[in-house]
Formats: sequence, structure tokens, C-alpha cells
Amino acid sequence: MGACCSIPSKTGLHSHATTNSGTEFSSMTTTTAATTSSSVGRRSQFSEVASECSNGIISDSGLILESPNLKVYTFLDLKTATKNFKPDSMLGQGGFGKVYRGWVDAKTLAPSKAGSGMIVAIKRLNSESVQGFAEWRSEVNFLGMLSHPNLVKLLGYCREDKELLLVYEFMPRGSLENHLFRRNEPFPWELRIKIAIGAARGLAFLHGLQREVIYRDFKASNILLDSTYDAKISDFGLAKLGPADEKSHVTTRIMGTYGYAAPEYMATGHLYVKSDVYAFGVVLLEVMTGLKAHNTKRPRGQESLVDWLRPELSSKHRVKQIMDKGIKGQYTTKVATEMARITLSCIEPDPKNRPHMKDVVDALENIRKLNIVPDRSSTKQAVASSSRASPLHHQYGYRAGALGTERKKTTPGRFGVENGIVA
Ligand SMILES: Nc1ncnc2c1ncn2[C@@H]1O[C@H](COP(=O)(O)OP(=O)(O)OP(=O)(O)O)[C@@H](O)[C@H]1O
Repeated sequence: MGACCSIPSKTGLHSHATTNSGTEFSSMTTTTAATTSSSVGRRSQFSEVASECSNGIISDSGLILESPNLKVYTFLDLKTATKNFKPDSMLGQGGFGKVYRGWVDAKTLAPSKAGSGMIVAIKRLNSESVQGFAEWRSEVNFLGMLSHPNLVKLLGYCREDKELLLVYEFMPRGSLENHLFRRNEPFPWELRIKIAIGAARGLAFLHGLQREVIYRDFKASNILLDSTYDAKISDFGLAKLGPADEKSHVTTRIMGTYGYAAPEYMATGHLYVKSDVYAFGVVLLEVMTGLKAHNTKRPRGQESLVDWLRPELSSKHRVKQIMDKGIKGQYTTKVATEMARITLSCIEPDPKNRPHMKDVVDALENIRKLNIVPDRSSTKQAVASSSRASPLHHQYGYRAGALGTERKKTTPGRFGVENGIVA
């Protein structure tokens, strides 16, 4: 019930002229009537779970919305909100476009002048991107319907001629990737485990729906952080509805990010819910070591973090050697070995042997409770300094990982049709 009532209703906010023109999207959110009728069909894609409440269905502390409560913006609205996409308001850049800081009215979500109202993140997709429309539509379909404390909130969208934009709640502490790899000070263990638990809860929610959602692109750069480092999964561009009936997998074009994609998916195109569990295990390995999932700058044989370090995870002694040196003293040996155990199970080559995300959540929560280190002052100091540092001023350069140095500014390469590498 709490989750239900905490979701603010934005019914009636579709006041701007709708600009949808494409047939694929035209039935989605154009008018209240259309929204209601189309959303009934869409809701059934997900499930008939748990109890109903006034604006949706509650499921595992999340909510499947009755209708997508999204505001439709014009391109001019979003130009105004971002000061004409001024370069200095850019928050980051991904494979499909740039993300800008913008301002909207906190109540109506109407665009406002910089400095008044609330900050939002506005993603503007590259107009030349072939894959862009499909990703944009997937984001609107999934994030428009699902609501959970560990999924980033989509507030609205714009589609006008070739312009495709998405408006999200602003996540002031950026992504886990920024903290793990792009800053000079090591990121504290307590925050790493807190974030891992939050992200695991988000995935568990998706996997717990009656018609499961396979996220398909789980990675550190898609875990965004609010002001208190609560994690929210963003970027549903590659998400897929899980198999219908008794099937175990869906077969799909191979797309994702090097280093995170599960071996069975890379080899066959068969995508399982457990393929997400594999990617989650890769993120856990990054969290433990402070090293990137895939880095072509590492020596031969070490490019793939999993291939390189998987053998180390089953030895208590060797696990200590691979932990990020920067956070020494912030966790106990027991914690490191338990982390290694759960990581190893997530990256099992056979998807059947990987745990369910809800079990991963439980395991991580237990690990968090286990971590009674003798002297917590180093952790407290590290947390305080991490909280003081502004996430909006990422320092680029080098930082020490456990086993060497990792160059900061390299986003793991995405693959798929967009850049022509289809396995
Ligand atoms: N809601 C948000 N609040 C604050 N910053 C954001 C938000 N969404 C994205 N960003 C910033 O923009 C960057 C780019 O995000 P985006 O989702 O486009 O790409 P990515 O996940 O980094 O890479 P890829 O597109 O290759 O998967 C993020 O790393 C983050 O720093």
C-alpha cells in the first residue's frame, strides 16, 4: 500500500499538444481515453499481480501502472528547459545521445527557466541513430508503465519530426560507473554494497512480474544514484518481455555491452532472465575489484574481467588479493569471501545454475549485516568525503584498482546492429 500511495498521480497533466505522428507509437498516450484503452492491453503484458490500488497494481514493493502517467513535451518546451541544449548543461553522453540538465515546474512539469522549479535529466537521441526509435519506444513502454523505488522515474517524452527525447527524474549522484572508475578517491565499501542491494531489488522486481521483464543491458553506467546513494536502474532501451507460456528464453538479436553479456546469449541469441543475473554478477565483480568489466587496455588475457578473475573467486586467500586496494579495512574477510561466493554463482556459465535475483537480494542484505569491521572510522571518513564531492564535476584521469591502474574515461563498448557487430 505504501508504494501505491507514494506514487504521485499526474493525471491531467497531458496538457501540451501531442506530437506523436508515427503509427507504431500513435496509440500510446495521446489522450486520456486512448491512454486508458491502450494501457489495459499493455498492463496485461506484465501481469495480474497482487492487489489493485487506485492508480495501478502493486507488485513486490513496486507498481504496474494502470496507464502511463507521462507528460508529452514539444521540442520547443525542452529547448526552453535546457537553455537550447547548452553544452554546459550536459550531464553525460551514452551510445544513443546526450543527456542534459533541464528545469521544469515541480507541480505541472511544464518547462521552466533555469534555476526555477526542479531539475530533470533530458536525453536527446541522436537523430541519425537507426536503433534510436526502437530504444526510445522501449523506454517509454517499460518505464512509463512500471514504478519501483529502484527504477528511475520517466516523467515525459517528446517526439517531433526526427527529434526523440526523454525526460527523467534527475539523479544527482550520477552513475555507479562514475564513482567506481572516474574519480580519484576510492568509493567506500558501504556505499558499494548499498548500491548493489538497491540495483538487485530493481532487477528482482522486473524478474518477479508474472510476465517477466528481461532488462538486457545491466551495467554500472545504467545504475544511477539519488542524493542518498539509493540506486535506480535506468535505460530500458534494450529491455524485453520474458518468454510467454512455459518457455525458458526469448530469442533475439544480440545487443548489449561487452563484458556484461551472458555467454549463452552471445553464443545463441537465447536470452534468459538469468542472463540479467550474469550481468549483475559482472557488476558485483567490478564493485569488489574497482576494475572494469571489459578493458582492451589491459594485458592480453585480462581484457574480460570475468575470464581473468573467475578462478580467483573460489579461493579465500586469492579473493583478498583481488579486492580493490583503495577500500582495504572497510570490509571483513568473511564479507569478501561471501561476496566472492555470490558473484561466482551469478556468473555461472550455465544459466540454470545462477540464483534468482530475489535470492541475490537476500544474500547481499546478509553480507551487509555481516560487515562489522573493528574500526569503522576509515569507512565513515570515506563516506563523508564521497558525499561532499560533487557528482557533477567528474574528474577524469587515472586511479588505482586492485591489480593495476584503470583508465577512467572509457565507456564499455556497446555492440549490436548500431555499430554493425552482430555475433
Ligand atoms: N536521470 C539522470 N540523472 C542524472 N544524470 C543522468 C541521468 N540519466 C543519465 N545521466 C547521465 O548521462 C550519462 C549517459 O547516460 P545514458 O543512459 O545515455 O548512457 P550510458 O548508460 O552511460 O551508456 P549507453 O548508452 O552506452 O548504455 C550517464 O552516465 C549519467 O552520467
